[in-house]
Amino acid sequence: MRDTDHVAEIDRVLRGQATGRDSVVSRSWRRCVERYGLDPARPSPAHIVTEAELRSHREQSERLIAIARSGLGALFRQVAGQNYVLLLADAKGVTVDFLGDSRFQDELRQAGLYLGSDWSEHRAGTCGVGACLVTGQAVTIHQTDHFDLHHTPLSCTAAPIFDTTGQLTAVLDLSLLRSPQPKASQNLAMNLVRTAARRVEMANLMAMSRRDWVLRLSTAPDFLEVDPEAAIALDAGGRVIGMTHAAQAALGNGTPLLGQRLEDLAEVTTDDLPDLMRGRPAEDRVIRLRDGGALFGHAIAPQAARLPRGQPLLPGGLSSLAGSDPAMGALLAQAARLAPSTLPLLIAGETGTGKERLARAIHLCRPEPAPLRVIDCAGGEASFDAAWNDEGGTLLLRGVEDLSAAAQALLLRRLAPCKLRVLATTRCDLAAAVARGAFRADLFFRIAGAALPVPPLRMRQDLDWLIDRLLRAANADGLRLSAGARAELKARSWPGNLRELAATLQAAVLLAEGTVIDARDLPPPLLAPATETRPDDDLRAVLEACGWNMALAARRLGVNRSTVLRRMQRLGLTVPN
Ligand SMILES: Nc1ncnc2c1ncn2[C@@H]1O[C@H](COP(=O)(O)OP(=O)(O)OP(=O)(O)O)[C@@H](O)[C@H]1O
Repeated sequence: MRDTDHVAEIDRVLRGQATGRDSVVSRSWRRCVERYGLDPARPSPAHIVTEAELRSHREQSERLIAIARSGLGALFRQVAGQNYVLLLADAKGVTVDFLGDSRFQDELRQAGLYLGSDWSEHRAGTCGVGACLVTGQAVTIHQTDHFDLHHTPLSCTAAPIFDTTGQLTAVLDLSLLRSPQPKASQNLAMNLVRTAARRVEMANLMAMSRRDWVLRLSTAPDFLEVDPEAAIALDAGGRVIGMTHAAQAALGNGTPLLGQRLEDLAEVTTDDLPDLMRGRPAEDRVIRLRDGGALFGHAIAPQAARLPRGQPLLPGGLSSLAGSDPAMGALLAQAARLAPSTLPLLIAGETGTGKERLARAIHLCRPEPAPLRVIDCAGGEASFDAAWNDEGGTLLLRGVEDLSAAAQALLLRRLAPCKLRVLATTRCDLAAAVARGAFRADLFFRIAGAALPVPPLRMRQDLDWLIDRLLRAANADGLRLSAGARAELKARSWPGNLRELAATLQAAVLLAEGTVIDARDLPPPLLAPATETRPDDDLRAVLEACGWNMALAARRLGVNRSTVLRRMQRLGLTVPN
């Protein structure tokens, strides 16, 4: 196309004639003339800012440049040998980072494909960076799409980069000095810059959110962990405090995402995030959205780099193992301090108290992802693969008290030169088993660097919290518990602990006919409560320990509330004022 033809076409477009140009181009041409007063008949060369100005632009974008660098490098390698130039422009359109073939340095500098060139639309006319900044969308401005005749040899494909609050903060541009005629030749470049911009946003969100939960999202499970499509950062109350641009489209439903609560966007709360961590297969981590859609989720826990000694911030999955129960709070704070070490830990507690959950949460506190090997000792044997030793990671021994004498000896030999961090769970008093000679003392000391005793459910004061949490997990249809059903659940002694509570709620959800779970929908306790489990003289001590809360005391004693009341009357005990 001759120069006069180009100017004439712009003139025709401005007079409203269709010339076959993309609307994004014709709208930009109109802005150039009507808003910025540019004249297509008076081309001007690329504008390069002064050294001092460039320094100031680069200083302001320093963090972004550092974060974008590896993404830019990866993208540049993908297009190596094809003469592409890669530009990172700031929100004002000034090129603050650049990757190009140094053999063409002079030519690139002249064309403005260089550090310090100003590609804002009001300065350079229609161009990739400028149009992208104005529209907030990825664009290809190909050859004569450019407004200024100086730039018409170029082909520029640009994608926006948004910061974690949704502000357009930079543009990634892939340009060619010379390109094939069809604009479609740049479709691959378009995909590449879009992907690179998304990855830079993701890296930026991760860097900004080290102390927060991040929920990464994808429409398919396959690349969820390595290359998710979108992500949000959440504060402790479950509010969105940061996002990638794609998250706004995936979750926003037309309203701004920042400040919204996770549970208003999807059928999950922050309590459920540990279940969406790396430990479970990606295809099981489905998040149902309030708008009826579904996404696959990968939750990344806040990093536990520095735990303050006073008020511990529980890292990762540990934070979701208990509500406000003082004993669990102290246990989890201890677990948080021990988790980053390689000390072997013995987690003890009755069946179903959540020992394995705790072990898995401790494993997930590792600074780097590593394999978790689980040996179920229930059969008396420990099938230990020697290759695990080289790979490192965590070895979880479930129910270690069940190991036969031969298996204990074998395990001890295997663990001797072992790189694995050992976590063991036990349902019995393992120290007493050592004293009886039922468990080897040398193995005991190998696996019990520190002990973490998990309290039984009847001793916990966060039963309401657990009921709500387990009900949510069991309950896709949002059934509610009646006050009577809740009181009945709180009166039970739960010998099967969390496992029994979870199963009871699952059954109740299935048995309930309406939208409310009543006491009659609850299956009866699987084990009948013991009647006279403790001598009466324990009663005062138990009541005092429970702050004279009769329901709690009944649970701790494994009896009904009415039994406690009867015994109190018999002993003449009254609730102190
Ligand atoms: N904090 C929790 N929130 C929700 N569910 C939990 C929690 N802790 C445990 N559970 C559920 O309770 C059940 C028992 O948990 P887990 O297997 O960790 O217990 P355990 O003490 O290791 O049991 P056992 O000694 O009998 O093997 C599991 O179904 C688990 O999903």
